[in-house]
Amino acid sequence: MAESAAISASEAKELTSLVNNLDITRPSDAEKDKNEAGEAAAGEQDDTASPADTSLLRKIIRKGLVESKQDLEIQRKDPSSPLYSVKTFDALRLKPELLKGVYAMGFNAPSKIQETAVPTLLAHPPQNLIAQSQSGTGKTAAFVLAMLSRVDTSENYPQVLCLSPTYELAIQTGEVAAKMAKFCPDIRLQYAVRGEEVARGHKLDCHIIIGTPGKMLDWGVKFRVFDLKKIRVFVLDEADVMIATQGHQDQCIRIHKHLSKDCQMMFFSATYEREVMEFAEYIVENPVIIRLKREQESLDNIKQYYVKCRNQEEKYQAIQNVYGVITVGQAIIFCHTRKTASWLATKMSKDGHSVAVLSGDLTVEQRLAVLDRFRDGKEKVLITTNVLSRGKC
Ligand SMILES: Nc1ncnc2c1ncn2[C@@H]1O[C@H](COP(=O)(O)OP(=O)(O)OP(=O)(O)O)[C@@H](O)[C@H]1O
Repeated sequence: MAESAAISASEAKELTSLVNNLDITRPSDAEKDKNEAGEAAAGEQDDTASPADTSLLRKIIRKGLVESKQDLEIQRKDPSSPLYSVKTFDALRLKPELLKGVYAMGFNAPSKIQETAVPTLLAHPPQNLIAQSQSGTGKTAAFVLAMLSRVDTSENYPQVLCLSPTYELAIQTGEVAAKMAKFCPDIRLQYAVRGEEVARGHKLDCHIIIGTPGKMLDWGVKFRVFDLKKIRVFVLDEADVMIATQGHQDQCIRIHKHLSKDCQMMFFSATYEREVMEFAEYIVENPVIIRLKREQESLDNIKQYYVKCRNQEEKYQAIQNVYGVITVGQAIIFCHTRKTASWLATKMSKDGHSVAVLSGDLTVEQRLAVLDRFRDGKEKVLITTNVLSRGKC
């Protein structure tokens, strides 16, 4: 590991692998089960983040694109309908201001999923799409580009609606849209999330609404501050997280019922379970389905070490040995419980390391602040429980 002041955008992908480097003890399954049972019996707190929190934290950590060597799997009902693919953003014939926004974000060429997803989303007549690929492969950028290019700024009413499972995820999407639309000042965006209020009887004059299902249902169906029948593009993002959040799926379906038949449907998910596909097929008629298989997340230039330890003290000794032998710029250390995380943080701080702890007892805002500080290099060691991962580490 090279010495570095901070984890840069291009190094973001290495974060996951760094974890493997310093995840020093990987006991056999039997030993692991025994340890876990022991810790649970001792009443320790096991951190499990909600799917929405996990998704948000992954977005924050992963500032760069996950490059994929996997082939796309494409399915469509009508094989005679044309399927487009592009290798450059120029080939999309975007409005010049929008293209300028894309390049200003540092996007030189479409990602693997964008090569097919974006031209499909921009096709005439509009084509419905279901796209599944892991976090960081460029889905958000793809649909935001499509949302922005479908807006007709000569009409002053909402034309594009994007549903996200939580406030934080909606804001993340809105921020991407605002950046990409930097040179399109006529496009107006409105959030439909907690804290945003519109007076009854008022009619929205923005072009794009990004929000959570409950608020969107209130605005579109209960208060009718915009006309769902005039929506031309409907985006359902993070469908797998949506399903996992109580009540959201029903709310999405209720909103969807009020849309016009010719509204273009865009459905995105990081995973591809049966429930997600059933939901997708209910919402999206006659879609093109694009899937990108999961990329192996370890890099060829990362070495992985395995140290067998009998107890916590030996694990600590192993960490000290790693620090003694190689120059560690920044490291993430995963612990099974909050108690171990806090114990380790105290020990390492006493040894002179600048340490931050990320665990489930922090609010989402606090966790984002911890991650931001770590990314800025203010702390060199991040000790975390499994709030960054759906599995145990
Ligand atoms: N064509 C591109 N070239 C370079 N960077 C890109 C490109 N498309 C997206 N990115 C960047 O890659 C990162 C991941 O992209 P994006 O958020 O669109 O992926 P995603 O699949 O929606 O993942 P997530 O669900 O975690 O948001 C972002 O930082 C984004 O700015």
